Amino acid sequence: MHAPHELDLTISDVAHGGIFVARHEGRVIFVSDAIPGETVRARVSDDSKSSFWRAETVEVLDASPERQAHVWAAADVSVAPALRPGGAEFGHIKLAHQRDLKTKVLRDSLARFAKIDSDVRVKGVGGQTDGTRWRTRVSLHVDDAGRIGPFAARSHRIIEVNDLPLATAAVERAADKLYGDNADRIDLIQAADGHVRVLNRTLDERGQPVERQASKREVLTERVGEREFRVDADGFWQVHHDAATTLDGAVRRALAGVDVDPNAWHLDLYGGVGLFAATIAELGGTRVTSVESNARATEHAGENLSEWIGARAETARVDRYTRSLLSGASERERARLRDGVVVIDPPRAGAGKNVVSDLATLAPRAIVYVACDPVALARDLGTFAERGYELANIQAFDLFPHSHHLETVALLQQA
Ligand SMILES: C[S@@+](CC[C@H](N)C(=O)[O-])C[C@H]1O[C@@H](n2cnc3c(N)ncnc32)[C@H](O)[C@@H]1O
Repeated sequence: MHAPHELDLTISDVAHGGIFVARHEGRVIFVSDAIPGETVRARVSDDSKSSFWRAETVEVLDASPERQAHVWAAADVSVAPALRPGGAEFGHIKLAHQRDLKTKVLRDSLARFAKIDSDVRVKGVGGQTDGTRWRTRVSLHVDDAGRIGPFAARSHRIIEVNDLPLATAAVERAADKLYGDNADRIDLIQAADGHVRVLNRTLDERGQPVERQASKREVLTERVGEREFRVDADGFWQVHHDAATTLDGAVRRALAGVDVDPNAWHLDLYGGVGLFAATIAELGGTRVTSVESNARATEHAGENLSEWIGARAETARVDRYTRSLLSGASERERARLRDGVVVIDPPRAGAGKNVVSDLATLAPRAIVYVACDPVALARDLGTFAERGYELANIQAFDLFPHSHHLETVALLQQA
C-alpha cells in the first residue's frame, strides 16, 4: 500500500533521535518538527517499511503551549521541509520543555534497555541563557556549485543560510566570510584564545576528512579551570564552550565517595587528549593510563599529562587494549587495576559488549561512564548489570541545546 501524501496526525510521544511518535491506522509514524500533544499536518517522506513510516510536519493544526518560533528561522516549520537545515531539531520547543523531553528519552532508555528506574533530570549548563551561541566547532559543507552551508535535516543537500544561531558569535562571523574553493567541507573552530580557525577539508570516498599535511597542522590550547590542554585544531575537543569544565566537574562529583587510590592503576578509555586522565590524577590517582586510537591525540595526551610521573598515554583501540590487559597483565598489575577507577567516554555507538565484559572481568573499584548517546549508554549499562556492576549515581547535562543530544555521566560499582 502507498502512503497518502499528507496526513493529519496527533503526536503521542518523543523518540530517540529528535523525532516524535504518532500512529495512523495502527502504524507508527516518526514525525519531525512536532511536539507531543500537538496535532500536525505531516508529509510522508518514507513509506518503504511496513513497520513504520517517516513524515515531516508542514503545518501545525493544534499547537502545544510549549511551541515557540524556531530559534533558527531557516529551520522553521513554515519553510519547506527539504530546505530546512539540520542540527536544531528541538529549536521549535521552549528550552525547559526540550530538557523535559530529553529527560524522558534518557529515563525511557534506561528503563527499556537496562531495567533501571531512574529519577535523573537533564540540567542546563552555563547559567541562564536562551540556549544559543554555544557551538565552538561547526562543519559546513561545500557542493560542486560552490554553495556552502549545513546539510538539510536527514539529507546531504547543502542549505545556504544567513545565520548560525547555535554557533558562537565569532564562529558565525567567520562563516559569513567563507568561500568554497578547494574544499569539500570547511571546519570552523574557536579555541580558548577566542580566535576562529578556518580549516578547508578534503573528504575521502567514505566521507571522512583526509589527514592534513604535518606542516599545515595547528595545535590549539584549550582550558579547564587553570589547566591547559593541547589539541590539534582538527582533533577532538568537546563542542559546547562549557562542556569540558562541566564534564570534569561531573566526573569529580561522581567519584566523590570513591577512594581514588594513589597506588592503584587507573584508566581513561577513549581518552582523547587526556581530559579525564587529568581529572583522575588531580583526585590523587597519579598512576593513570589514557587510551585513545588517534595517535596525534595520544601524543598531546602525553604532553598534557607530563606533570604526573605515573601518567601514560597509549595509542590503541580500547577493545584490543582491554583484551591485552586480560591476557598480558601480571598478577600485581591486575590487583592494581582492581583497586583503580576507570573513566570511559566512547563515541556515539557506545563501548559495546566486548569492552564492557572485559572491563567487568578486570573488576575495577568504580567505572565512570561518560555518554553522548542515551540508548548506547543504557545498552552498555544492561551488560554491566549482567556482569555485576550497578548504577550508583547518574547526572545528565544539556550540552547541546536546541538539538536532541544530551550528555550523561554515570557511576557504576560492583553490587
Ligand atoms: C567522545 S570522544 C572523548 C574524548 C575525551 N574523553 C574528551 O572528552 O576530550 C571519543 C574519543 O574516542 C576515540 N575513539 C573512537 N573509537 C575508539 C576506539 N575504538 N578505541 C580508542 N579510542 C577510540 C576518538 O578518537 C575520540 O577521541
